[in-house]
Amino acid sequence: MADFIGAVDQGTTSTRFMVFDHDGTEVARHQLEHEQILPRAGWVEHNPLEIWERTETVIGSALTRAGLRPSDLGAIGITNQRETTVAWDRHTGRPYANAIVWQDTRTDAIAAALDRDGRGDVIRARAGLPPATYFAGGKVQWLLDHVDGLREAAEHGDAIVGTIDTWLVWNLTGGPDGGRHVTDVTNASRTMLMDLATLDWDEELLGFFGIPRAMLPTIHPSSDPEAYGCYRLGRRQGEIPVAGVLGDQHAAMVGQVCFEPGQAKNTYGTGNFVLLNTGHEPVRSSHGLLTTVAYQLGDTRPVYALEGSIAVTGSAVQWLRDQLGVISGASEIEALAGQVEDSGGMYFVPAFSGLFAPYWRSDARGAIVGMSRYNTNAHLARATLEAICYQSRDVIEAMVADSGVALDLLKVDGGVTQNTLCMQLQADVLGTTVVRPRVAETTALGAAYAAGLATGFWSGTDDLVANWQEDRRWEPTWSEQQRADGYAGWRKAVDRTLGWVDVG
Ligand SMILES: Nc1ncnc2c1ncn2[C@@H]1O[C@H](COP(=O)(O)OP(=O)(O)O)[C@@H](O)[C@H]1O
Ligand SMILES: O=P(O)(O)OC[C@H](O)CO
Repeated sequence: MADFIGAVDQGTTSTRFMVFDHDGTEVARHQLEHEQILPRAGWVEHNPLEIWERTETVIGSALTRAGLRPSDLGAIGITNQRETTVAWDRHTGRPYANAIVWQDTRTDAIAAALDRDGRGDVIRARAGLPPATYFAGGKVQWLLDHVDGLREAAEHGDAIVGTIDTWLVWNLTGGPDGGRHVTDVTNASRTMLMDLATLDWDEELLGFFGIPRAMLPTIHPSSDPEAYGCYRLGRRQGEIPVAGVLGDQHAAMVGQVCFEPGQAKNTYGTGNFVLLNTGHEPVRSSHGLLTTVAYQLGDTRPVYALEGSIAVTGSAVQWLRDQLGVISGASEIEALAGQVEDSGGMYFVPAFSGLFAPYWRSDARGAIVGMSRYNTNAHLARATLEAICYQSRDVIEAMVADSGVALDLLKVDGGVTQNTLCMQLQADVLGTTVVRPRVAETTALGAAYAAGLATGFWSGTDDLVANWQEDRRWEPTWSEQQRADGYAGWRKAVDRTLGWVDVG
């Protein structure tokens, strides 16, 4: 048996390939950023061909750097930024347009219309999602409505569509030459098109968006030795089974071994995503959370989760770097924010894509409030880190309200968790212990786990639980009064951002 499992983590900011051994220890990695295309206010696009080219490059270079051959890998898993949507020609592999990224708000009128005539409630009940620009269904409709010839091509069976997992697996497994057109249950649960009970596309939901079923991929478990085919590397290098596919937040949940109902994780990347395992039955939220498939490992029953999705957290740090020039690298924010004791009364609500959970307000836009002449860049840096933590508190409060269970420990992962000041602020803002695992790349690890479970590299989830090790923890230091006052100010700041733009 091969000694290692690989994982592609295709994120919003970058694409990485990582290789893990049986203990879940990283043995190789390579990562490349891709362009964020911002053609108009509210639009965010990626070039699908760039993403595919970067994926092949990072796989090849990670293996070369570590002196590994493709045959050293027993399988690979794919994990991806979710909801981001690509339509392409099945005969040529040519995308019809840039991918519409999950943060893009161009479909606000489509989403608003769904709530005017009752379709929104059907989507809530069946797909577990509130109508929003975030999800893939509206993006497919937008492409069908705006790209010349796409609807006809879809009806003739020439045009196909998918989220980034689908795009990558199709290319990895041969592209126009027999590539598999597939997705997994977790990615499909982010479309507004899948019934959470049947785990299949729902004809009525497809009808709401005018989407021909034939252009959609087939849906499979997240861990499956057959469904996803093999990465074909060329005659002399052979092929590697693609045996696991799951959305990045679901993969992080698997990587954090949140296999028991009541266990939760918070991933801090471009956005933040808190997922709470709710077991084998989907739980409906009455506090603005999503119901989603957490994972389905092989033929076992799916496990569901409640999710609090936050659109802008790490990308607010990027905004300080790229648009304002306040820092020249993301990691510099920690030293800058550390120059001051607090944010000097300043709050920054980075509602650049409206507000996601628990508010779901596409009419919100970003605001910095509470400023006086006293404030400096250091206060802004601190307010940015606090915004990450307060937004996480918003969704965790909703989770506690929905489940009735208090969270006494929060497992964290993702790029921002390298920022120790931010993690201390998170413990203070929540009044909860925050714990980071030894392998911070839990997203890639979770995809590797899904692939390795399918191929027998790991024999079951107990193997994975045994691999999880704590790296560092942060305990709350603020008084209850400080915590309450800080959060009250945040809620006031959020109010100021609502109703800023007219929608639909
Ligand atoms: N030291 C840091 N402090 C704060 N934010 C950081 C730090 N390092 C990286 N980030 C942010 O983390 C994000 C990248 O994290 P990552 O988990 O790779 O995200 P993604 O999977 O969304 O591409 C970027 O938005 C970046 O601004
Ligand atoms: O690319 P990430 O890690 O920020 O994750 C993006 C999410 O999957 C969007 O739903």
